[in-house]
Amino acid sequence: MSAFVEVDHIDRIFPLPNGESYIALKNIELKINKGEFISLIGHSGCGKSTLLNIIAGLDRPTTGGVILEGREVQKPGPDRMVVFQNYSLLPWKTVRENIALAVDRVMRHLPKGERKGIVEHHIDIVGLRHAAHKRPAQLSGGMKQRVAIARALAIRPKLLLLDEPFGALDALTRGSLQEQLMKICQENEVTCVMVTHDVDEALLLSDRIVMLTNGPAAHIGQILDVPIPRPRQRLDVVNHPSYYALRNEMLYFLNQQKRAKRTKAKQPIAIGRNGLEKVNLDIGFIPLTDCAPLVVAKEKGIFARHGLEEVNLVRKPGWRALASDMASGQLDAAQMLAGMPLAMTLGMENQPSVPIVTALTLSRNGNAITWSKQLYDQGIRSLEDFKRSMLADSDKVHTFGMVHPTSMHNLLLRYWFASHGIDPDWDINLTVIPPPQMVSNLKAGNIDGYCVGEPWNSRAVYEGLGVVMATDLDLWAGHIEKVLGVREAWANQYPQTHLALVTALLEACEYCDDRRNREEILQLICRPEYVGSAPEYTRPGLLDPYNKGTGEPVQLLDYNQFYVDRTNCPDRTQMLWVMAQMARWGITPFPKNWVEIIERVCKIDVFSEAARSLGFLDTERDRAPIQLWDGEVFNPDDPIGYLSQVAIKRDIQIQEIMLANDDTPTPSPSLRKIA
Ligand SMILES: Nc1ncnc2c1ncn2[C@@H]1O[C@H](COP(=O)(O)OP(=O)(O)OP(=O)(O)O)[C@@H](O)[C@H]1O
Repeated sequence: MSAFVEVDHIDRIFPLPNGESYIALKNIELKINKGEFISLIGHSGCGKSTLLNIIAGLDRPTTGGVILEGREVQKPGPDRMVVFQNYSLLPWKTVRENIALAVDRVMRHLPKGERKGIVEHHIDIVGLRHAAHKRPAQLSGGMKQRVAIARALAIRPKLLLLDEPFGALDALTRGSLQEQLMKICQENEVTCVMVTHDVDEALLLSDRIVMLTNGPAAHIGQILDVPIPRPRQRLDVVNHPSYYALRNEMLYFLNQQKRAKRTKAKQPIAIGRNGLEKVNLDIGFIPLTDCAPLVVAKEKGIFARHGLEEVNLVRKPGWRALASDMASGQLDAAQMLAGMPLAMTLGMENQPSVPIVTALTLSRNGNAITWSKQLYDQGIRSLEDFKRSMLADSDKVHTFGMVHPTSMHNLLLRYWFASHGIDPDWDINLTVIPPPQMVSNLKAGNIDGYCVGEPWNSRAVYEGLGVVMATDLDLWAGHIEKVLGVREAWANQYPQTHLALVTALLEACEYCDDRRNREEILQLICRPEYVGSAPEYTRPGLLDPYNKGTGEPVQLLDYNQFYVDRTNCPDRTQMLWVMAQMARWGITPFPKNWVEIIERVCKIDVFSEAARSLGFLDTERDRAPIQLWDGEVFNPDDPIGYLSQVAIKRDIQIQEIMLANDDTPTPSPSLRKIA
């Protein structure tokens, strides 16, 4: 069933007098059902009224659109009525005349008597019969707002839009009008969207509460369902078992946003060559096929074209070494594993917290799970086979390699085993091995298999040492894989350099996904200073059909994905999934203030600016529940609910995590807890 109202990926960018622009709203998507009451809540200036005005047709989005019953909203219309805080009544007309004016204008096709009946009916609905002959100056604030509501309802809009309708009223009048509005909406099945600052008002009236993050680039941070049955009485609402939990959740969200606001203070910045603060950068990478965008940006002169004249690509032997150089400031930036910016920010494995930000997803997919040829030859060709043999010989310990606790390899491998009832900590042994050493460890018999990026699966197949049991396309096509990471303090110190870096790499990502360039890219990454691999086993997946070693090679066009299908915008929903999985396995605590942490780590505004400067699409992927091949649903509005119900897991720490505002490493949350 299609939604009654669909807010479809809206951005609103305001041009500023100084020639710059202000991104007020970024990628707002929301579906509203018929008869639903939605509240929009968020701090002052976050963009609530802007969004309401766009739905009303009073303002136009810069990109995206609003669809009401299958038709795009392009201008104001009588099917959408707005009630403002300041009533907007004509001062020289009476209550009756103010309402009649709207009815006569919109319903002029109806006979006069019928129109009069509608006016009188709505005067009664809002209880103003005794004041029908009075002018606005003779009315109280509450009475004026009732006229505005009656006038809006009288023309029978499909959608009632309310912008802080009771903001100017005293508490008593406010309470009584809220109840009247609730009754009217219910009896007339009106669909409503209301902007409010009042958490109790939102809880009393709404079916869902949409909480917006602070601007710039405000977006939907979380949506709360209000499961309180209707018809509602104020007292029933307050006494409902979910009331205080929901109220706390809203206050908590607003407090997180208040803190986020404080961390956005600007620092004085010295501009150097090419309009950038810094032009010489050391960027860390790991020898993997998906380091291609960095190699391309360097070798094709893209970094230099964006003013970054001296970029040194520093090949690191493994992810631990790369993380350590990022923490110490030896590297300016790095290709990072998807979970690394979050884990370093939260402080993993009792390490101090080092806030890292990411403004670019460099790649999606590109991993596989490889099994040793011995296991395969023993007839173990699926996880079910593996489980059976494990149960039959409980003394045998199986060891599998992965590249780092924060990697998708670790998280997907764990998820894969756990989905078949195999505990990845108790039933098998998982060990960290740098990607280029996987094949030699498999050959030496130290491990039974591994999950890694390319070309290290294809090499095992090529050398007859292993077979691919599953690629990540079999598990979760389109997952985030590598991201660009820089220290938050670095991004604050060198904002123009950061932007240039993101822009250059985004351009390189697009180059990498043009398949005409893939042969050239293959030659580049195979060079000894980069991946240092043989083209024969680096080709599959990147250029040639992919060979699992178990049958005919297959063409996997989206295996190494660098640009297409909205690859590059930091993906907050998937980041949240990663954060939940890391907490599930005890790698990091789960922050109660997850919206704040994700917001701080994912720099959507920098990405947007980079994408727009290249004329590229700058939209984030949809904020929707995540479902892997096993069908289990991860709801981004309730990660804690997910963690409480998931079966195989470690002790999960859920705690509020306060990050420092400067670059001083702070003790990891677990250390702070002990102290
Ligand atoms: N025409 C405009 N030109 C430039 N900036 C604008 C314009 N209109 C709104 N803004 C900016 O967009 C942001 C969102 O404004 P909006 O009025 O939607 O916020 P709000 O959440 O409704 O605030 P409040 O709760 O205080 O009413 C603000 O930072 C505002 O300054």
